[in-house]
Amino acid sequence: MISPVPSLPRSAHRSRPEATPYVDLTRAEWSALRDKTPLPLTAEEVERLRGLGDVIDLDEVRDVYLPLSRLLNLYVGATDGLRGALNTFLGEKGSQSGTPFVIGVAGSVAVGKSTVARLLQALLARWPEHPRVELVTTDGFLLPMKELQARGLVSRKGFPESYDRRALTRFVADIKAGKDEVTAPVYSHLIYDIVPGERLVVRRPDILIVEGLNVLQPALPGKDGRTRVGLADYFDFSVYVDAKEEDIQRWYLNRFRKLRQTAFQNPSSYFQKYTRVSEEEALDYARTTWRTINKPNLLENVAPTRGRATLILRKGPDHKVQRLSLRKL
Ligand SMILES: Nc1ncnc2c1ncn2[C@@H]1O[C@H](COP(=O)(O)OP(=O)(O)O)[C@@H](O)[C@H]1O
Ligand SMILES: CC(C)(COP(=O)(O)O)[C@@H](O)C(=O)NCCC(=O)O
Repeated sequence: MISPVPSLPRSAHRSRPEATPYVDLTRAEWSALRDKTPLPLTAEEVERLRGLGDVIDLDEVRDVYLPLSRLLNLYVGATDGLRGALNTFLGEKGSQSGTPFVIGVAGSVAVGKSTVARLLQALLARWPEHPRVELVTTDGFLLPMKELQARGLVSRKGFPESYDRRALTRFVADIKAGKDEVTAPVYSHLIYDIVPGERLVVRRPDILIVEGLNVLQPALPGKDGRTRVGLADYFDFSVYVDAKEEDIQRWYLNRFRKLRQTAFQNPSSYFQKYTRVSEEEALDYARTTWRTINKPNLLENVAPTRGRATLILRKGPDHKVQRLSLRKL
């Protein structure tokens, strides 16, 4: 006699949770991993980090960014191992040495990308395996103002089409290929434009951090419709800095308010005019810029790339990272 099929336990009938390539961690879960992090910060280093000029809470450094620097240090070691295996396989045929580890840092205007990138640069350079850490921001590849004007893109600054994306990708590809010296144009927030004749020089770093709004954008298809290699294809790791739009807008306005009392006072500043009107009028301009440029860019172009990052840092209203999602698949 055939025995009846036993009914499945109730839990097995429940639909499976949607598969996600990420493991989600609370701040407490993540910071507990710092016990596995060698190289605690010395008093001297704490002082040096303060000297970066950013308002960084040191608990934040210990709880969030120190474990991240350890994770990245592990990734760099593992990637070197893979490189060795590939070189053994290829032999004379195209083996490659001096390939830096490339980290992309993405997120909205004013979410704190530059602060995260500068912090990572300082923390990663402490490891004896990779002391030379270079940081480049993608603003150097914005089209010069004259060109933006000619193409009708002045009010699209920061949108993907406002960059020379080909030159940016070539720049990172050249560094990754181990070229001795690679140069990039330089953008100045002071003059709100590319600085004529100035170049940033990058010489064979161990790690390259590439920070910018659109670094996780997929490559544009070529004219023949074929897929091209894009910037993010050169990344070994990427971080997306995330926060609620209302918080980011507040940080943007606060930064504008602070700059109005400092950098905008410089007679060469593009924004000097906003020091001569009332704070409310100046903030009206900043609110309009947020509403018409930075917010639409965040929603249309930046946020959709979040799911391509290796790590998503989710900040609360006080800039403190509350949750993290790390790719495991
Ligand atoms: N961890 C932090 N703690 C406090 N303030 C921060 C932190 N990170 C960024 N900020 C502030 O938020 C604003 C935006 O940060 P910034 O790094 O300039 O952003 P982005 O490079 O994304 O435009 C700045 O005024 C900065 O001082
Ligand atoms: C220079 C930026 C486009 C950021 O560029 P990124 O470093 O991300 O390539 C941005 O800071 C900016 O100036 N946006 C234009 C609108 C505004 O003035 O806020």
